Amino acid sequence: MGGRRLMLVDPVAVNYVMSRGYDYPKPDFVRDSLASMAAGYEGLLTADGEMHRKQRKILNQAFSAAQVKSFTPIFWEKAIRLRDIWLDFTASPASFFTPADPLTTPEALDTLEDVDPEPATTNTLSPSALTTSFLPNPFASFVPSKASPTFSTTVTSRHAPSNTTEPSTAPCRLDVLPWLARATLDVIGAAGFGYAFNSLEAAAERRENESELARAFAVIFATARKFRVMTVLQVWFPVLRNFRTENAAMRQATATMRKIGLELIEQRRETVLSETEKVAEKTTSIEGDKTVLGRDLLSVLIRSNVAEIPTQRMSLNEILCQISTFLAAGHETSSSSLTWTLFALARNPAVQHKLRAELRSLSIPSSLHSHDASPTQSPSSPNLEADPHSGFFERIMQLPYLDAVVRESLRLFAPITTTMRVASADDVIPVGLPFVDRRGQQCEEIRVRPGDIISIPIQALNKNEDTWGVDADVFRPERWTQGRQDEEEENRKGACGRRTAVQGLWGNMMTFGGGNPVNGNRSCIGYRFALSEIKIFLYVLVRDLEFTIDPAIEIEKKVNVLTRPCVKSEPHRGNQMPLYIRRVPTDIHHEDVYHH
Ligand code: HEM
Repeated sequence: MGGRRLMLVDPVAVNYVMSRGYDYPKPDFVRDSLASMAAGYEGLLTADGEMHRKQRKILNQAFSAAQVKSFTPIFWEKAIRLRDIWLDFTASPASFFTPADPLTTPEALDTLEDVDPEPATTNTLSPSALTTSFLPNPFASFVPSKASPTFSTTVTSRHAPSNTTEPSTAPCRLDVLPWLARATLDVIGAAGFGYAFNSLEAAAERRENESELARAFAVIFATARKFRVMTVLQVWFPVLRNFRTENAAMRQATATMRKIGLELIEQRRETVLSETEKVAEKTTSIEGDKTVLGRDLLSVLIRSNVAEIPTQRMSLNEILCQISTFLAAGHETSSSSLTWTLFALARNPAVQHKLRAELRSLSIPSSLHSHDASPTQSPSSPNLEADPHSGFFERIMQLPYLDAVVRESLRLFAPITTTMRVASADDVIPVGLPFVDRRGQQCEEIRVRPGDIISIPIQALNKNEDTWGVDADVFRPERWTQGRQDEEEENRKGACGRRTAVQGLWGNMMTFGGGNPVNGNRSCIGYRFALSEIKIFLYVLVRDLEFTIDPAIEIEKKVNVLTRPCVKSEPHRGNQMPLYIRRVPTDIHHEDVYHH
């Protein structure tokens, strides 16, 4: 229809485009779709040009390595809670295998299949309405996924298996996807904004009264994710974008998000402002005042609203947009990645065994051993210095095999499989290797015109055999440990002296995007946050639980912004990742095996 599309796989060309974020911005239709999830065009995901540059500079403070370290106790607390819920499930296999929940009977499933997730006529969605083929929804309160007919119906205790229940080693089938999504939603709420979604707790207690913000998000996500022919037509015919409709539920959800955002800002404003004043007075004070400026996301946002220098100031609207942007960008990406990692481990028992051995070789400090381990600091004022366990958390981050597993999983299961850019002017894109065009002519560059849409196939690049070798599509964490440095160096140059790997933000991959601070850095600002969260969750979950999968089940990737799993033979059940979990008894020998 007259549009031109370019899909780049040449690493030199990919690097060229991705490192010029402002010359090659996101196309309007991509921004529109992101804006519908992130409540507007003034958040970091959707802002462009100078507004983006300013925001990125301000927000970087909240994602520095030191700041992210201070969130580790929050990651730990949520991971422990999830582990305990799952351990409780494994302790009650009888209830697990009793199909007591009416929602999971075949009749109930049929009823559910008829439920339309479109919230057009309702202001609030019933939880079951959200558990449909579109939504593996953490917001959807606790309704067992249609794929988990064996959910326990017992109310679980807060602790690991009690002494009265003989711990079972029989595996239980569990859809891990919504559980992980809930855990990561709780994490980003607490770490980013000191907001308690309590979505894990609500699920564990089978309550439906989740937080107001979670319900509002459910509506927004349900609408944003729904596939509509109109959305596709709007990509090709921009004039149709003037006919966007917003239903009443969506309007109310957006208003709720705004209201809660304002409340969060109000609650924290006083502390932040008094901190700022104290620090300003410090220059004149004689006593060494220990006040330091909070660098957590909400504090950074609030301070920017009162900044006097325009290049450091964000409007109230920009701040409110960031809250929804970070909630949207920061939770399902991590949970998708954790879900796929558990899947990869379930499919590769030897890797899982080796990983568990490494994890168990690092003992948990006795002060953290309690099942009720709670964060050592308040989410609202994370402070690295105050955390007595930061050394332990740091050692988790450095575990080599855990690192290799995470890298390999983010390579093969990139949560964001493709990104898009649009050429804003005539340009010539260099390539690493000449190519032959459709007229049979050899080309050493690619000429683009304004408006040309460029796709960057992140996942395909991650499986490029030129870069990763003939086993590019095999899950093999060892590729990151054996002679990793040499391999990376080799990739950079390639056998014939050309660059075969992309220069992404992380690990010769575009999994977290790429960018250049001068020409536009659109890479993932939360990558340290995500890596740290993923590693802590894996450390806690894989130490004590074994994950397996029914070999007869074929899992497929379904992509709708993010990559989500589906069971091929059960498309009507929507997104799910049914795994079998089993408690792994402590095994001293296990640890020895790793050391040898
Ligand atoms: C495994 C987890 C994650 C993956 C794979 C991931 C991936 C990405 C990618 C590929 C981009 C660039 C998109 C593009 O250029 O089109 C991006 C941007 C972004 N990510 Fe992430 N992300 C993850 C986790 C997070 C987390 C935890 C947060 C926040 C706490 C976050 C916040 C953002 C934001 C705000 C942007 C926009 C940055 C900008 O345009 O300046 N992400 N992410």
